[in-house]
Amino acid sequence: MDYDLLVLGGGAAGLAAAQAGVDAGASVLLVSEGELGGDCTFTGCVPSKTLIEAAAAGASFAEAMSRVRATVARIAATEDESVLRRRGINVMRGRARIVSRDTIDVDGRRVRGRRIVIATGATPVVPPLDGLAATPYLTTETVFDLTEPPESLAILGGGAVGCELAQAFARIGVAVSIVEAMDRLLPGVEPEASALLAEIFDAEGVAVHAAARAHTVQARDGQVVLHIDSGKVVSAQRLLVAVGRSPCTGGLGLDAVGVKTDERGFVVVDRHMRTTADQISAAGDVTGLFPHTHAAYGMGRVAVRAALRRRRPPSFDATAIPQVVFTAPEIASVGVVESDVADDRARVAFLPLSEVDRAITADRTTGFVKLLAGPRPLLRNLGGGRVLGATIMADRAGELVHEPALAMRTRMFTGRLAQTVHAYPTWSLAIQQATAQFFGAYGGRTARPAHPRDEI
Ligand SMILES: Cc1cc2nc3c(=O)[nH]c(=O)nc-3n(C[C@H](O)[C@H](O)[C@H](O)COP(=O)(O)OP(=O)(O)OC[C@H]3O[C@@H](n4cnc5c(N)ncnc54)[C@H](O)[C@@H]3O)c2cc1C
Ligand SMILES: NC(=O)c1ccc[n+]([C@@H]2O[C@H](COP(=O)([O-])OP(=O)(O)OC[C@H]3O[C@@H](n4cnc5c(N)ncnc54)[C@H](O)[C@@H]3O)[C@@H](O)[C@H]2O)c1
Repeated sequence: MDYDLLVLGGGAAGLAAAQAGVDAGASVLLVSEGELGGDCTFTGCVPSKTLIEAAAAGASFAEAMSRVRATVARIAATEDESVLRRRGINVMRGRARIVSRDTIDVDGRRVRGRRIVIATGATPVVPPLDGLAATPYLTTETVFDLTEPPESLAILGGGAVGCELAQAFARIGVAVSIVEAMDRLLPGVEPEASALLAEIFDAEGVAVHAAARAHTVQARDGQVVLHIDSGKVVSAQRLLVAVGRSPCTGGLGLDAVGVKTDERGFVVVDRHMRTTADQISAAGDVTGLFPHTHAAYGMGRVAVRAALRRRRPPSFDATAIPQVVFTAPEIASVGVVESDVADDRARVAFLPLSEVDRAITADRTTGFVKLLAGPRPLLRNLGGGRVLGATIMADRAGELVHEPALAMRTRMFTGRLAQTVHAYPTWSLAIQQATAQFFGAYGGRTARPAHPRDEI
């Protein structure tokens, strides 16, 4: 054998897997076709968050894009080939194909390894729109390469990419419209957050077309024209397609070695990140499990530790992993949303930021804290039980969400959060104020029964 571990893909999942292998004393080869750092560093989190911060600070398009390039380069330098080699990770650049359960082919070179981790990520979905193949369009793989700001930008898809980039581009002076097939922006988050975000977008001049499924697109007179089911037409100088991601499994040779994929093409794994083929695991976006960088890191580590350890292998559990949409205000969530609560004894505490002193002092009162808690039979359900989920919409929601995430991770009762004295006047005090609602009226508000799925 050439190596103990072969890792295919140098994004967040692959980097974490390779490091976990070295930490466990294994000899590791990381094979990557794209740049080390993957989507997050080059076309995802890093450029998008830099653009968002620059736009919020009032930068021009040119300044914002120059900051994007500098930041990507700075972060890429922390995980380049020389850094990885110093950490004991061998790196081979090229496109990998799995030949058998212990052999891969990298552009004609054969390499053998005892275990393989597939971490090849995902790319933007190309939707089946009539005329799209003949129309120039941007995706997240090209939008950060723009050298001139478009006068106007139509964004297909009002998910995380669509909403974050819509606001950032609008703030640097681009006329933005979003076309979203579902009846609201960010269909996966609590509806209260979608509704507030739509109001904010309206005030900031972003045109939102919800319940609008585009079926045809045309390039006409220097404009891209989207035709929507309702008969409506949306046109703009440029089009950004942001309707989700599909897994990178083409040409990997999965069928031949017995690695199953699901109906959308994502690699099927068990909770130890093992695929249906012995000795082959998978991690990150290619599994479709929780398409975020921090989860990709977690999956990469679990995949390797479980593969190398026979007794009590670790599992990947996404229950208490938070996610954040970096709009202003941010929308952060962990656990379930109200419509997915299964227990009809669950209750909901809701606190608008207009009742949170720090938000009032900052004059940033658009937003809320929503906490879902299970029952607490020992207190005859008069107190709150364990935290089932939380959604926070606030300037710093991405920081606030970790308190409920920790509560979920440690199976803490809401009473602990309510009893923990929070400093005045912090944004986090909103968490304590909201949990107090599970124990009686607080500030005139009391937790109400949740509406489980069937009742909505
Ligand atoms: C615009 C945008 C913003 C985002 N913002 C956030 C955010 O704020 N926070 C967050 O948590 N997540 C964010 N995400 C999601 C995050 O970027 C991804 O979840 C994460 O990067 C996935 O990592 P990965 O390792 O699974 O895949 P990738 O990073 O895609 O890495 C896969 C690597 O495998 C390589 N590869 C593919 N096929 C082969 C092959 N056959 N042989 C060898 N190599 C191969 C690819 O070239 C690539 O380098 C964002 C995504 C986008 C698009
Ligand atoms: N802050 C973050 O963590 C962050 C930021 C950006 C992206 N991401 C990740 O990147 C991935 C891609 O994001 P995304 O926004 O492209 O996908 P998404 O799945 O989040 O949203 C896609 C949206 O497009 C809509 N849509 C699909 N087909 C359509 C059509 N034909 N017409 C109109 N609307 C249509 C969907 O209803 C959905 O709301 C996601 O997995 C996301 O988690 C994460």
